Amino acid sequence: MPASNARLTCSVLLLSGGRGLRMGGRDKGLLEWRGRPLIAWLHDLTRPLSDDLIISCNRNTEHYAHYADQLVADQDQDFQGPLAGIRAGMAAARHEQMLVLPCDAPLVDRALIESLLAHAGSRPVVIRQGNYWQPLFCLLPTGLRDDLEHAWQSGERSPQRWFGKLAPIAVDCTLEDARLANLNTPETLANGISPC
Ligand SMILES: Nc1nc2c(ncn2[C@@H]2O[C@H](COP(=O)(O)OP(=O)(O)OP(=O)(O)O)[C@@H](O)[C@H]2O)c(=O)[nH]1
Ligand SMILES: [Mg+2]
Repeated sequence: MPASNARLTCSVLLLSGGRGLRMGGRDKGLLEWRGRPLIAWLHDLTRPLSDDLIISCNRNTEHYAHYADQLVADQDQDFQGPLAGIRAGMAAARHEQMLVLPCDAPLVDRALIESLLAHAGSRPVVIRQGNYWQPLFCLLPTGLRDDLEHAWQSGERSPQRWFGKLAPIAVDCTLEDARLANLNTPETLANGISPC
C-alpha cells in the first residue's frame, strides 16, 4: 500500500540516468548488489512512501518500468548530469514535495528519509556531511520547478549551485555515516561499500 506516512505524501525520484562510466558504461541501477539490482533496494525503501515513484533513466526502460509509477528521461540525450534528471522529475511529479535519491546508495534507510521529510516546506532540504552537501539526497518542493527551469535555461547544470541560492535547510550527518556510501566502481560493487 502506498503512502503509509499520513503526515506527508511525497513524490519520489530515483536517479538512475547516468552514464556509469566508472562501471564500464553499464547502467548502474540495474547492476546487482547483494543479489539484487541496485534499483530494487531503493524501490523497496521508498515504495511505501509514495503513490508517485518516479525513476529517471535514459536506457533499459523496460527493466525500470517494473519499479516505478512513472519513468522520465532527460530531454537531451548527452548526459548533462543529475540536474537533467531532477528537472525531468520535477516536471512529472504529482505531489508538493519530491524526495530525490541516487540509485547507487543502497544503505539509505527510513530514518534518513524521515529526517528530510521532517523539514518539508518551501525550501529545499538537503543532506550535509561536515562541510559537504550531498545534493542528490534531498527533498525538493515541486513548486520550485519554474525556478529550476529558469536556472536550467540560463545554463545551470549543478544541483548544488541551483539549490544553493534557495536557502536550503541542512540535515547534518557525520562524515562516517555509512548510509550515504555509494557504489561507483566494480570493486565497491563486488567488495562492499566505499565512503562517499
Ligand atoms: N538523469 C540523469 N541522471 C544522471 C546523469 N548523470 C548522473 N546521473 C545520476 O546521478 C547520480 C550520481 O551520478 P554518478 O554516481 O556519477 O553516476 P554516473 O554518472 O552514472 O557514473 P559515472 O559515469 O561513473 O560518473 C546517479 O544516480 C546517476 O544515475 C545524467 O546525465 N542524467
Ligand atoms: Mg557521474
